[in-house]
Amino acid sequence: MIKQILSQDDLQKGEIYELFKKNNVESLFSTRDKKVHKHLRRLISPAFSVKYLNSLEGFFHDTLKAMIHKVDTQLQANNNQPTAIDTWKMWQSLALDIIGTTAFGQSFNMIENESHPVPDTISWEMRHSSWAANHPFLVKLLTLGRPLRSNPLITEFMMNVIRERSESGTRRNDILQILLDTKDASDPNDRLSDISIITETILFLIAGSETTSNTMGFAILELLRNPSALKCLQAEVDGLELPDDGVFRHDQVKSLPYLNAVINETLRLDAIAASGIERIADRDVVLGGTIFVPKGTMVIANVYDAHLNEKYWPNASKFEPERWLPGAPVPPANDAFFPFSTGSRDCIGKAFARKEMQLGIASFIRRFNIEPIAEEMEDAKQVRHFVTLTVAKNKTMVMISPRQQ
Ligand code: HEM
Repeated sequence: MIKQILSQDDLQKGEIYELFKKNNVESLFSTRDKKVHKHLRRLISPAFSVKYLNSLEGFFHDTLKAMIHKVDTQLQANNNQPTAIDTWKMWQSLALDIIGTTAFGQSFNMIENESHPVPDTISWEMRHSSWAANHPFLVKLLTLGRPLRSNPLITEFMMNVIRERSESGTRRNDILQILLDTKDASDPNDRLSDISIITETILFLIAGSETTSNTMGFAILELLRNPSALKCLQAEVDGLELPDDGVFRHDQVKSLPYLNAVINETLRLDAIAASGIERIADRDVVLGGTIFVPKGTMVIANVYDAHLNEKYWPNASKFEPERWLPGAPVPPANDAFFPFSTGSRDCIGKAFARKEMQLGIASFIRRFNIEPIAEEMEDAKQVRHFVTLTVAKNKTMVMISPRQQ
């Protein structure tokens, strides 16, 4: 039925997406208009093609190197003894810096400084959106129905990046460049305005940072809860030659069976869209051949139920990466697996996210030992849905020590 809602019938996005509408312009993520969406998706897709992503790999490496260096420095300051480090925050900083350098034209240096006005402000706005989702009438009252605008600080930051790039005449191979290149399109309808470009990049940060960092955070938690899985993953990455700079190349890790099994199993058990994907019946439909849904009815695609349903996933609540390995007794139920949604509105950044997770998890696990801290593991059982699925305390301290090179 989820496939029918999201793909075959391709129902319209629900009203909740209005909360992500900024600056009164339509964006790829927030638009509910199918025609507008199709047009934007065509313009923006080239930035997320596998080929273009390969050309961005240097940005992923530089950021990952900075993260590994930061952890190394913290360990050295403690004579390389096991050291408690907040891995939740570590992945957040990594993901923000990768989005910064690929989509905003420059790194936010979150890994180094732990703070930057742009992601800090957007994070504040996301909290506001989450609160607003639960208090729609109050929001209408407070804003008097006016459109939500992004903070002038973000607009100014981005305007400066755009201005500097066009004044210097330089091209930078990144996602922002693809958006800027639309300005030279022969068809005036294909030219994105500055405010559209700014709005898209903000939405990339919202859609692409916590989703990816939380998944990596949950993967570490699952590995700590399942030491035999951690051993299998370590054995797999230990079989690879680690480049001198301490970060794997994507070609080395992209097809590792156990690494991908760990990522898929985390995406299944700790699905970021666990609260469901909201749609509205834009016409009368019959779901599953029996349920009549009149036009205008809100419909939620329940990803959580599909991912934890025993009908499709034996031992559904158990973390078992082995179910994803070739030759598993019961093959994975790909028809009941929707971490990135499906259909016309599926995640445009899924290859980007997989690349980041493959490089990040493999390089980190190769380089460092991880051990659980009992109290933190207990705390991590409390999860909540705040735009994305997250651990309630928004932190996870893990004991980290160096592994042999
Ligand atoms: C593990 C990481 C990620 C997960 C689990 C994830 C999940 C999803 C899901 C479930 C949707 C559909 C949302 C809906 O219909 O309400 C979506 C859409 C989207 N995602 Fe992701 N995402 C991830 C990473 C990323 C990244 C890295 C980016 C960009 C850099 C990104 C950008 C987007 C955009 C722009 C959309 C809207 C696409 C459209 O409507 O055409 N996501 N994502």
